[in-house]
This record gives sequence, C-alpha cells and structure tokens, in this order.
Amino acid sequence: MNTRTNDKVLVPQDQLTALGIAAFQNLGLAPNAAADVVKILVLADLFGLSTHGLSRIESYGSRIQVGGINANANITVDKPAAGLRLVDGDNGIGPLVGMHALRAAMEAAQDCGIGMAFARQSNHFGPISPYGLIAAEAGFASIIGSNATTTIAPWGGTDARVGNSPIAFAVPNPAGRHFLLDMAMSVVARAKIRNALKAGSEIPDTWATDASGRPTTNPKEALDGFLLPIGGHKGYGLALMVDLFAGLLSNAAYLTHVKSWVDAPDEPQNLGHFFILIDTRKLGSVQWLTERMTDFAAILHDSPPADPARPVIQPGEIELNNLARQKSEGIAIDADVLRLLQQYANQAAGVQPSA
Ligand SMILES: NC(=O)c1ccc[n+]([C@@H]2O[C@H](COP(=O)([O-])OP(=O)(O)OC[C@H]3O[C@@H](n4cnc5c(N)ncnc54)[C@H](O)[C@@H]3O)[C@@H](O)[C@H]2O)c1
Ligand SMILES: O=C(O)C[C@H](O)C(=O)O
Repeated sequence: MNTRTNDKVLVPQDQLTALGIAAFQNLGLAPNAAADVVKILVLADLFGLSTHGLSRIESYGSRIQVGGINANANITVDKPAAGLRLVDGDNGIGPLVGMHALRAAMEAAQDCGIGMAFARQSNHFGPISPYGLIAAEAGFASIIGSNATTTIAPWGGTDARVGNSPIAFAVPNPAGRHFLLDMAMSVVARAKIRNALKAGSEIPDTWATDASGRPTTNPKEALDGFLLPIGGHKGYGLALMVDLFAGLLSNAAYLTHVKSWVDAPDEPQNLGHFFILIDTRKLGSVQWLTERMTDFAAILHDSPPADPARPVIQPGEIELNNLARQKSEGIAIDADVLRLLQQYANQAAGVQPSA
C-alpha cells in the first residue's frame, strides 16, 4: 500500500477486495454474500463514487451490530410470470439483495428478451451504476431504481416526505464505452453535504434548504432541512415515479413508510428496488450495437466545447475513466475507511460469522 496524501491511500483492487470480504465476513456475512456486497462497493470506489463505496461499511456495519440489518438473510426469488421476478430480501444488506435482484432480472431477460425484478425488504443498496456496468458487460441495457430515506419536501411543502430515490439508465457499447447515467433526484446526494460538513466547507445555496424551507449554504442546516429536487416540480415528479416503481409496486415501504437508516439504524428500512433489463442480443448483432453506440458518442464528442479545457462527454465517462485509471494505479481510499475495514477484518466484531 502506498500513501498518496494525508488522508487518501492507494490500495490495489485485489487487496481492497480481499480486505472488504474479510471485514464483511466478520460482520456475519457468508463468504459469497460478502463477495457480492464488496463487488458493488469496490466498483463504486473504482468509479470514484467514494461516498457510496466501501465507506458505507460504517453505516452497514453498525446497523448489523444493532440488529437493523440481517447479516444472515434468506433471500428468496418468486417467479409469478415468465419475465417477472419478485425478490424478498429478508432485511438483508442492500447490495446483496441488489445482486440477487440483478441476477434474477438478467435470467428473466435471457428467457424473454426483457426481464424485470422487484425487490422488497431491502436496505440502502449503494450506488446504481455498478449494477448497470455488470449488466452492460453481459450485454443488457438496464433501467434500475431504488427508493430511499425521505430527505426532500414535496414540491411546495416543508417537511421531508419524498426519498432522494436514485435511477440509472445503462446501454452497453460492446467496445467498452458504455452509456451509464446514474443520478439521484436531488441536485446533489446527501452524502456530498455530509462531506462538506466534515470538511468544514459551505455548500451552494441551490443544493438544499434549512428546516423552514429557506435555501442555505450551511451544511449542518441543510442536513437538518431538505434536499432540493433537480428541475423543481419535474424532479419532484420523477422522484415519486421512482418510488412508485421501487417502493409501492415492489410491495416495499414507500414515502414516509421507509425507515431512515440515520434516525432508526436498528430498524429494517424495508426499501425497494426495481431492475428492468433488456437483452440487446435479441435486438441485433454485437457489431450493430457497437457501431451505433460508437456513433452516438461521437456525435456528442464532436460538439465544440464552450471551454476548450472541458470537452463534451457522455454520462458514465468520468466513472469509466476513473475505473480504468484506478484499476492500474490502485484505488484511492480514505485512510479512515481503510482503518475501519482493517479493524473489522482483524477482529470478530461481536457478531457470530456464519458458516
Ligand atoms: N442508494 C441510494 O439511496 C442513493 C441515493 C442517492 C444517490 N445515490 C448514488 O449516489 C451517486 C451520486 O449521485 P449524483 O446524482 O450525485 O451523481 P452525479 O451528479 O455526480 O452524476 C450524475 C450523472 O451525470 C453524469 N455526469 C457528470 N458530469 C457530467 C458531464 N459533465 N457531462 C455528462 N454527464 C455527466 C455522471 O456520469 C452520472 O451518470 C449515484 O451513484 C447514485 O446512485 C444512491
Ligand atoms: O445516504 C443516503 O442517505 C442516501 C443516499 O445514498 C445519498 O447519499 O443521498
């Protein structure tokens, strides 16, 4: 391991993965389950989405320890129709439930061309683009969403009744430059405001309001208040649609029925997710898709940039560039996060590891 700055450490992907798996196993997860969770969180870190990567061991680990997440979840998959799967997460750790739902939707899409999985009884499942990448690498286009703890006021309201529910769209380019749009419904994810508070910096007044609904630059006031939705009433409407699919239709909790992992860490969240997958090989050949996706990106890249130092990119490029760089030079991980992973990996954490 190679220290780069005072608070970031570069760790090779395989070492970080092994450390993460050991840590989650000591929190009581079976080896395969720990490997699924770490696959999503390490991909998040490779993408540069460190707010949603292995740093989440802090909240996931403490929630397992206080009984809020079931480390030994018995996740089940029902098949009510050829292209449909219903996943019950048994209050398992979110990325594990997410991986089960992703695999179930991929299997359904292989059979039917299009497959959909709804997951219920889940918890915070990390960022979405890692699931989109796994699907894209297997040839599937995807639309994936999750509901979330309520942090947004209904448009015109003054209390938190709407989740900052993320949605992601991914279309594979078999040559490797997949389109990956992964976005929360707020102007920024709440984790970025938590980071500003930690760093002692102000936030733009377009990110959030204080508890009385007034825009604020103070991250503490923002965390006590509400996130602002993207595009005003339109982002509000989109957030509700994601919750209708991820929460209401999946038979999970929705809106204020979702438990907050911050305020009630010892209670199951009963979050829901949805995964819609399309097998692109049923639409045309690999060459057909590669040519069209490459042309699609080229049309965008050819736009003369307003600032020559900032060429036009398509969604997902920042993350895929980070992934390529960090795969070769190592993953930049917060020293605090690394320490916590090492603590969990080196000592039994008070929860009996499963067989
Ligand atoms: N599980 C949850 O409850 C939850 C809730 C909220 C957010 N999240 C996760 O948080 C992460 C961050 O979300 P966010 O909304 O802050 O993301 P963001 O604003 O950083 O990026 C959103 C999208 O815009 C693209 N993008 C960024 N700059 C671009 C540019 N100049 N040109 C073209 N495209 C560009 C990115 O590739 C990405 O696909 C996501 O991974 C999301 O899934 C998870
Ligand atoms: O962490 C959360 O509370 C939800 C989401 O991941 C976010 O960052 O807003």
